[in-house]
Amino acid sequence: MAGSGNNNVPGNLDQRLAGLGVGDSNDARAGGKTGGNGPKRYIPPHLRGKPPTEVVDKSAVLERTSSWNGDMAARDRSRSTERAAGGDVPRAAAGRDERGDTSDVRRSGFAGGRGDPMERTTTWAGRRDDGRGFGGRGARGGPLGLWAGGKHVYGQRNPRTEAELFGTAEDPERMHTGINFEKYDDIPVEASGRDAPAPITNFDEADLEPLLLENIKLAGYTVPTPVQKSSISFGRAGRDMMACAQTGSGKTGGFLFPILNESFRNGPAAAPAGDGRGHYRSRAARPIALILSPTRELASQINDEARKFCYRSWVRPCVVYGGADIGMQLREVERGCDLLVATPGRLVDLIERGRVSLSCIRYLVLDEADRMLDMGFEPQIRRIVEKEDMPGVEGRQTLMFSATFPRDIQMLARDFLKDYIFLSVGRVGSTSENITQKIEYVEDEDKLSVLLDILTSGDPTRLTLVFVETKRMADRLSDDLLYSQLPASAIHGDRTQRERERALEGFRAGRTPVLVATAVAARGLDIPNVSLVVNYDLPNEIDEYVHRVGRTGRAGNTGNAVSFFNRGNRGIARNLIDLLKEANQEIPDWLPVVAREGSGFGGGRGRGRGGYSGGSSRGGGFRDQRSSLGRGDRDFRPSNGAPSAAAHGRSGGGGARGSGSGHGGAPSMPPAFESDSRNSWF
Ligand SMILES: Nc1ncnc2c1ncn2[C@@H]1O[C@H](COP(=O)(O)OP(=O)(O)OP(=O)(O)O)[C@@H](O)[C@H]1O
Repeated sequence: MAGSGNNNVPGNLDQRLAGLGVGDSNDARAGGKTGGNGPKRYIPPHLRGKPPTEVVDKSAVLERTSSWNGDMAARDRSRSTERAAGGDVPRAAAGRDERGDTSDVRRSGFAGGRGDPMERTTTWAGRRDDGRGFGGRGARGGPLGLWAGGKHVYGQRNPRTEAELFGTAEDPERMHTGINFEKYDDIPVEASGRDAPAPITNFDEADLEPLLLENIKLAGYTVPTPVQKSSISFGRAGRDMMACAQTGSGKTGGFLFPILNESFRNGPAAAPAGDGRGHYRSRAARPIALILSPTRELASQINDEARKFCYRSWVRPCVVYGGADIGMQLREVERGCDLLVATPGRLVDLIERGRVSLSCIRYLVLDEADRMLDMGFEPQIRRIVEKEDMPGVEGRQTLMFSATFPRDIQMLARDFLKDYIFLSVGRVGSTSENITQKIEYVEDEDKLSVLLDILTSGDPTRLTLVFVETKRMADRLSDDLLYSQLPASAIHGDRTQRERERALEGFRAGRTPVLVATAVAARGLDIPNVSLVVNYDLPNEIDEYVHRVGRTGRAGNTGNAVSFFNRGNRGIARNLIDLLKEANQEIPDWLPVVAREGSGFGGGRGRGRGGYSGGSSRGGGFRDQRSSLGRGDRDFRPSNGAPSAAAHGRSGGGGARGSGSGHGGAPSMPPAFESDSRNSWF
């Protein structure tokens, strides 16, 4: 508590809070429980001096906030239903609600139906057997091209569809590259594997299919990112790839470009004669490319990207994921599906219904493979890849993307990839230097007040993503922020798809510039202009941290991340120090002290799955790769048989820029006495 002698709160934090003019409050913190006059509510700076009702009148606030995007009001209603039902609403009830209104899903493109409405109403007249070849008119990529007579016939350009797919230069929801985009070229790239082909240098001279090049330009891409440079050339050489690259550095294009380049060049695959399923599969869609993704939002986002680059081509992208109306997804798939983006569970469902056959798959992508395993998808993934009708490893090209490469991912790679190239852009699992990362010592009971200070100290319209550990906390915190008149919404796994979608939409559009999220939003989500990520609760896993902060500082833009740390987070301290050092970030003096405490308590390097044990002691002969890429303790490639490494980019690295005393800091310095001369947060 402020001034109450809590030794764990840095003194300067007290000063900061005291300097904020709390007014009549003796206790500057939210829910202050001490102080001579009893509990006092923390009053954020923007509400100080206003009548107290402004702060506490929940209904008034809710009414106001409902006009931000209806999100809170909707949630409040659903909570009353929950309460009336005596607690937890059965999932089926939530599902009914979600399935009951499909118009929203369609409108926002979550089911892939974002195309020109005129085209959406066009009757689909059968595309495979109409004598016109493959392709035709359709909604998902705008006007579709054809594959006819062994040739790729492009669809007509359509300005309306282009504006919808690619946005306009002024569109705030369009990602623009940032000042540091060119610095991606300074990141060391390593490709290990037999005869790894040289990367391309730019889009224009890469002999890309003309339509793909046109679409890349419409998307506003002028220079390929390192992962794209390599993957395009690997794709052309027909090589399998396992890739790790920093957040926001263009991995989606990294798998879409090689797949589409080859597909545009070679046309569709003929269905294998008598694929053994006979009539049962006669209605099945037979995509040539399958992209597996862990979450609905990520699948949907990949589909949106695919729609851009498939524009006017014969390739029809399609997306399926759980939690949404399966009937509509079935209809979409039936209308044609050449590139399928799917979450594993829903795909298994469609396969079981005989509506998707994998017999024509030529390209398989596993995006965020480590996350899919964390989420328990391995049985479904193995079934999809090994036990259905997908061509074996020799008959397809497989690309895997993963933040880490521990044993279980290696097993998948061993089984799913052939003679593959391991591509790493920067050290495996590192964060981008485009993100300024700060670690603040904040006790749990002080978190809300510090968050309010942060949110009210900067531009109120900036997009801020706040990560918490639990779904309940996400709801509670977004409510707290709403009470303080900060437009906030929440996204987590217990919210219906429609609510999740709404929350994301409101956030993207800036109507609710604060989004409180659980890990569900940590991976892959690409939202332009997120300028601040707050780890209200730090995760236990360092990889999760990397993905969370990676929601800002994307495509060469700069971003900020602040993490609230206290002794409950000791387990992540060492990995955090390594990470901060490597990304040239400041390391608070107290962090190494706490990290040492952590190791005393058996905390330290807990990595959950796989764990790190420093190399050979793991029996499997995993090596702690320390190369030009810097520290490699999250790169678990086998030491035996590891192919020779070929540097693909400039080597570099550099030490920590921060003042951090690092591991050698004064051991007696307790966290409570962190020195900090900063006047403002960001
Ligand atoms: N060559 C490029 N030129 C300009 N912008 C690009 C380029 N490649 C990707 N982008 C943009 O950069 C942003 C990040 O790309 P993407 O989402 O593919 O990153 P990622 O590496 O998959 O990130 P994450 O690890 O978080 O999933 C996107 O908005 C994308 O449109």
